[in-house]
Amino acid sequence: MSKAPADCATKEDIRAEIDRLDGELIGLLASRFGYVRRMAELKASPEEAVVPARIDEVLSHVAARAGTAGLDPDLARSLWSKLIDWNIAFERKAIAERTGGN
Ligand SMILES: O=C(O)C(=O)C[C@]1(C(=O)O)C=C[C@@H](O)C=C1
Repeated sequence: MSKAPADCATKEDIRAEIDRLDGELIGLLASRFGYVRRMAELKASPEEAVVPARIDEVLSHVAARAGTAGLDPDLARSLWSKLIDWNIAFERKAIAERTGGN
C-alpha cells in the first residue's frame, strides 16, 4: 500500500514511493507516446512534425496545471519541451521513412 510523504519514516520508505511513482510516470509517458506514434502515421510530410502553435498550447497547459498542483511551472515547461523535442525528432524520422521524404 502506498504511503503519503508524511507517513514515510525512513529514506527507504520514501525511495519505495518514488520508485512506484516513477513506474506510473513511465506508463503514462508510454501511453502518451502511443498517440505521438499514431500522429506520425497521419502526418503527410516531415515538415509537419513541428507545430509551433500546438507546442505553445501544450507548454501553457502543463505550466498552468503544474502551478495548480503545486509544482514549479518552469519545471513542467522544461520537461515537456524536452519531451516534445524528442517527439518531433521521432515524427520527422518516422514520416521520412514512410514517405521517402526528408
Ligand atoms: O500535436 C501534434 O501535432 C503532435 O505531433 C504532438 C506533439 C506533442 O508531443 O505534444 C509533438 C510534436 C508537435 O510539434 C506538437 C505536439
